[in-house]
Amino acid sequence: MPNTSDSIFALSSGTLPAGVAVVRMSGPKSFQALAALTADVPPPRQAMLRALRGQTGDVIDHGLVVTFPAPHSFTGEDCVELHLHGSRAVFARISQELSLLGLRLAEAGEFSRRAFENGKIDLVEVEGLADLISAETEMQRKLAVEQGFGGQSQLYMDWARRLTHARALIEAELDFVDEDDIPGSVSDRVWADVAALSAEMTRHIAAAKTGEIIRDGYKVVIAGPPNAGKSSLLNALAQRDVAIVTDIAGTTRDVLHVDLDLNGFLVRVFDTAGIRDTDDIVEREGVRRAITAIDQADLVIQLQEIDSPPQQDKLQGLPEVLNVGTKVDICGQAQRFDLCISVVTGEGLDQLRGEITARLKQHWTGFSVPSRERHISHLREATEFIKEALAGHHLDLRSESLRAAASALGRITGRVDVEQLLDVIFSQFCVGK
Ligand SMILES: Nc1nc2c(ncn2[C@@H]2O[C@H](COP(=O)(O)OP(=O)(O)OP(=O)(O)O)[C@@H](O)[C@H]2O)c(=O)[nH]1
Ligand SMILES: [K+]
Ligand SMILES: [Mg+2]
Repeated sequence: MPNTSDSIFALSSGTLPAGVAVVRMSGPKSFQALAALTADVPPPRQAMLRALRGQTGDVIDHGLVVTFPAPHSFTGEDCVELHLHGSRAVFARISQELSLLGLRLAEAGEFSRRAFENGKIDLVEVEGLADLISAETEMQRKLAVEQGFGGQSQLYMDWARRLTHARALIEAELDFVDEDDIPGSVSDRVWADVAALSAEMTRHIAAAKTGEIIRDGYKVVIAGPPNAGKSSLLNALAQRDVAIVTDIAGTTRDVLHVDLDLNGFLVRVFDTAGIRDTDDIVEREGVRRAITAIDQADLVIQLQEIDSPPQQDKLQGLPEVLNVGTKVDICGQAQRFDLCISVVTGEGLDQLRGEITARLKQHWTGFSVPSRERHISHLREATEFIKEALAGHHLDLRSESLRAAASALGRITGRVDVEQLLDVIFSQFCVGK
């Protein structure tokens, strides 16, 4: 682990050259370094235009400087931002000067790590911010905002609090079992609430598919016999020449994919080899890969040339299949397909995009969903402990299971200290008064 008492700096904006480069500093030497560069430390959170000079007195650049005194900064430490002209030479020279002033280049994620360690953000927020920075679609951005600014953390904290509250009531019953003023029926109410919470958590875990679709994309596989027009469709959807198209059956062998943005959703479309029996070793490997891709799909677009004889439905039993007839420009419409398309005239393509979006939205449960495997595994752990608590016989063991469940939830944000919560809750109700 890097030394956290060091003062650090980094280029926080994108690749150089650029119009503006933002250099961020954090740590006890930040203000000193700013004073050395500009002979000034301006008031907090106000952008000031300053000349920045090196130790030899020459002007390196003119730029805006902003100070964020601890604890009111991203990391919770003294922070400074320098908004400089975005050239490699300016950044190289500023780096050199900052090193001379006793700062070092930050390691990957070090600013966020300090923010976490200083209690400015929790783990879910750290992950959400990373997702926000890498978001490419509108839905990825929205999910990241939900996670990155405390919405999701609040949900998990509330659940941990409810479990701990239940436990506090049960402990009270254990401690004051001889006293008359703790009625035994309190525990019925407590367990009913725990059961309701368990159902809520189970629904939440079941919505993980939404998170997966937003983050990793909705996986659509184009399948069908050779020459059905699979690669032509991939190219039409991508609006560029991604896959080789010829009139030779068995052209495609590798699985190719393109990423589309449909209504703000990431949709990953795969083109596959036409499925048929063949002696060609290369094509046979292509068919094997096609079958693997189909197995992993969220939606299979099963293509068939409209004029070809109806196929035995080999894709039965798959999660979702859309039957699409191709080459409607030369064949004409046919009833037996969900829809018919032509990549020559573009007929049916908008309808197909709409249908993909509609199928995707069937999985849609909103943005309050677990978005990472890490969260899901802690959530599962928590629900297992709750089940134990609900099924148990000895009150003290059941209470212990509730504690373990709340701790598992606490590990998602990395913040909830269950014992501390218990103190807070106990201080709120006055047993035996
Ligand atoms: N008229 C017409 N021809 C099409 C259409 N779609 C594809 N074709 C033609 O059909 C032939 C096969 O197209 P591909 O896209 O290579 O078919 P494929 O399903 O990828 O074939 P394999 O990779 O060999 O399995 C090519 O000659 C295409 O130009 C269409 O909508 N209309
Ligand atoms: K072909
Ligand atoms: Mg092909």
